Amino acid sequence: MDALLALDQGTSSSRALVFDRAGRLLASAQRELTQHFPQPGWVEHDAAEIWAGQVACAREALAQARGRVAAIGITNQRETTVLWDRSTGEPLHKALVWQDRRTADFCEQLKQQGLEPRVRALTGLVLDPYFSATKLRWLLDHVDGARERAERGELAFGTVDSWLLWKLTDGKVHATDISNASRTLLFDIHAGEWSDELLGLFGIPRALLPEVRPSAGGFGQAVEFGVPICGIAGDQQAALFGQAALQPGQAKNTYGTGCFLLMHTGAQARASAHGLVTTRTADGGFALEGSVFVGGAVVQWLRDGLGLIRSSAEVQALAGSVPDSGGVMLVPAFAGLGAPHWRSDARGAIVGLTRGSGRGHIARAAVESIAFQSAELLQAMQADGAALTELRVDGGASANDLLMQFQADLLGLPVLRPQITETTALGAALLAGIGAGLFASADEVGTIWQLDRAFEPRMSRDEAHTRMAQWGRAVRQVLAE
Ligand SMILES: Nc1ncnc2c1ncn2[C@@H]1O[C@H](COP(=O)(O)OP(=O)(O)O)[C@@H](O)[C@H]1O
Ligand SMILES: O=P(O)(O)OC[C@H](O)CO
Repeated sequence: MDALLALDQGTSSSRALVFDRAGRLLASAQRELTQHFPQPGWVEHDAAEIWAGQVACAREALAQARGRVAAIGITNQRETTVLWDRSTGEPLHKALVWQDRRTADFCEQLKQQGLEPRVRALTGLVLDPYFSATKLRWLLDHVDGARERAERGELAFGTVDSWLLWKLTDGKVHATDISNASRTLLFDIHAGEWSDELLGLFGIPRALLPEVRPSAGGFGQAVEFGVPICGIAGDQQAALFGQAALQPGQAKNTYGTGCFLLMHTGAQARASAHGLVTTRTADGGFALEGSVFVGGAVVQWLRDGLGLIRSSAEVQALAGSVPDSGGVMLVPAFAGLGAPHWRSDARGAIVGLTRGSGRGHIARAAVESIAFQSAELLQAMQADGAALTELRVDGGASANDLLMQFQADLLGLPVLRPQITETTALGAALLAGIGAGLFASADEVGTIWQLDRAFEPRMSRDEAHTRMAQWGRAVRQVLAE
């Protein structure tokens, strides 16, 4: 059987999924990943735990599938920065997660020096701690001896895809793909190569860097499984691919830990004048992207921080226990605000509380905050001239019907949820299928996409504008702090 194994290493968990070539799910396994918060605004993962959890999932899913797997595709939380020793394969420090804000001051200094326009022109990104370059610099500056060892070629840098690839190939392959490279702030997205100018600007020795390859193609052999790795993409670009959003103007939003709205812009890079970034897609094209740092994670906070619910799925019933949020607005700027505001200093707030506000209102405000933030991204895309007619959705929180309906209401657009909401993993599996030569071209992906449910807008546009204006006021309060 020509099955495909996707390794989906996300922020909250690691997953392994086996699909057949028609995109049907045959087996899956999952492990939660420990989140480390050593200081306010700092977020770390243990790279050894990432590897151990991911390989355990792969073994479990392969045992369930009991079939022959033709190829492996890797997809991953992007930007998260791992530094390891090439001879021992040991990480030198915990991985600095994309949500980590410790390099905010350094980014600010670079902005003060007027460097942002040049960085933006080369990378399509903004100077924000979100991206890898300043995290890698922090590691080189704070781990004893790291910079000297890096210059001697003893260390390797990678985003999580490179780290997993290195481990899977027993240290034989140090590579990444173009979609992950384009999230580092070190990659010239137009030339399609690492930029010496940016390496100089951030003080990063070239000897640390992985080789950049196309997203579908050969990445070496996974030694333990005896299977070739034939696809790699950052999780949001993999989701865009798995949603078969391959034509200019097609867009998807993924509701995971964060929310990531990407619109394909074809073979042309388009720059945003409204706070979005430009990034490379898995099919070698370009996309406009808006990234929200806290999406589904606000529901995790209701669960773990407030103890309002016992599982994420329970939020729908609690939020649905009230007709609306009763004027309560929750701005989950727990890790600053990403697009379109880019304010790493912002912190969260709940506003509009009255004596009548209860658990239901707070839960509803939390769920609505996910849709409000996503709607701001879509507004930014529209302001940049995009004419969207529908939005494809996926990710853990897209299971929430109340959220999806509210999203359609705010946007005034149909929200289309596919039958497979594990679109990220599906995208990685399909890329591996293309890389392994099982599919002739990316066009075959379009035939696999199947609709589960379309959420049509029900709210009047007046009401939607009023709600967006209320949200805008709450955000301004947070930004004014
Ligand atoms: N029914 C739900 N309603 C809202 N949020 C949910 C629901 N189910 C899961 N989530 C949230 O979705 C996120 C998990 O989605 P997932 O796609 O697995 O994330 P990731 O890829 O970032 O690890 C968690 O933050 C969780 O709180
Ligand atoms: O792990 P996710 O699904 O929240 O995705 C993380 C993003 O890739 C960060 O840019």
